[in-house]
Amino acid sequence: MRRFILSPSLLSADFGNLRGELEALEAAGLEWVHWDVMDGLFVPNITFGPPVIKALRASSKLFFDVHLMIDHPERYIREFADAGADLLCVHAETGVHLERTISAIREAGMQTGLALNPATPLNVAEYLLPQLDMVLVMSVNPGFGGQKFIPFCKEKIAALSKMIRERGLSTLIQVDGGVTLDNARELSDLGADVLVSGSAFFGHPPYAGRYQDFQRKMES
Ligand SMILES: O=C(CO)[C@H](O)[C@H](O)COP(=O)(O)O
Ligand SMILES: [Co+2]
Repeated sequence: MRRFILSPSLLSADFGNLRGELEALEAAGLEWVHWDVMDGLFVPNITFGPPVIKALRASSKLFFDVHLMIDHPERYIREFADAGADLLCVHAETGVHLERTISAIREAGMQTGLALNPATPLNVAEYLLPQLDMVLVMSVNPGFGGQKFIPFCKEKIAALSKMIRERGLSTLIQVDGGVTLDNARELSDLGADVLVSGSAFFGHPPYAGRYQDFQRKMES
């Protein structure tokens, strides 16, 4: 079985009970949780920011995988580090000085991630790959949960996987958007290491059972 991490997206969780949701994920055996931070500018939606993440950090041992969908993310690196983010992922489309931003994330003590919108070519990530712990391949246009997987992203995952292997790197590939039980195994076979799932996870309690459903797909 390939290495497989499931990172449930809180975008589809109960915002009125985030502490309870984090506890339930941990009790169900999950190790990662995906925070979708949206600013109403880079994407049309608005969610939560560093104060909410900070308020919940002390009560959770989960790996906080933070997906920033905000303009000029370099302004907030220190705040997210202080809030307790373990990995900070910025969008390639939000900055012209990406190397500086990625270096600043590393210097702030967090793991580094670069997210690419579906139409953004892979070569944007090429020279940064040695500095990246993870590349996030968006498989929907960011902003909302519950959208359909965009089929051409499969080709992109396979090409990124080849690029990482050819360079002898261990950069993780995360796939985010429209991930379901039906496509999880195929995405893993194409090279995805971390699958984000919002609507296909939170809509189907109990979480331990849903996590097992994903794990079984990887074993079959
Ligand atoms: O980044 C995101 C949206 O911008 C979310 O992580 C993603 O859409 C997860 O939701 P779903 O699994 O329902 O597609
Ligand atoms: Co996301």
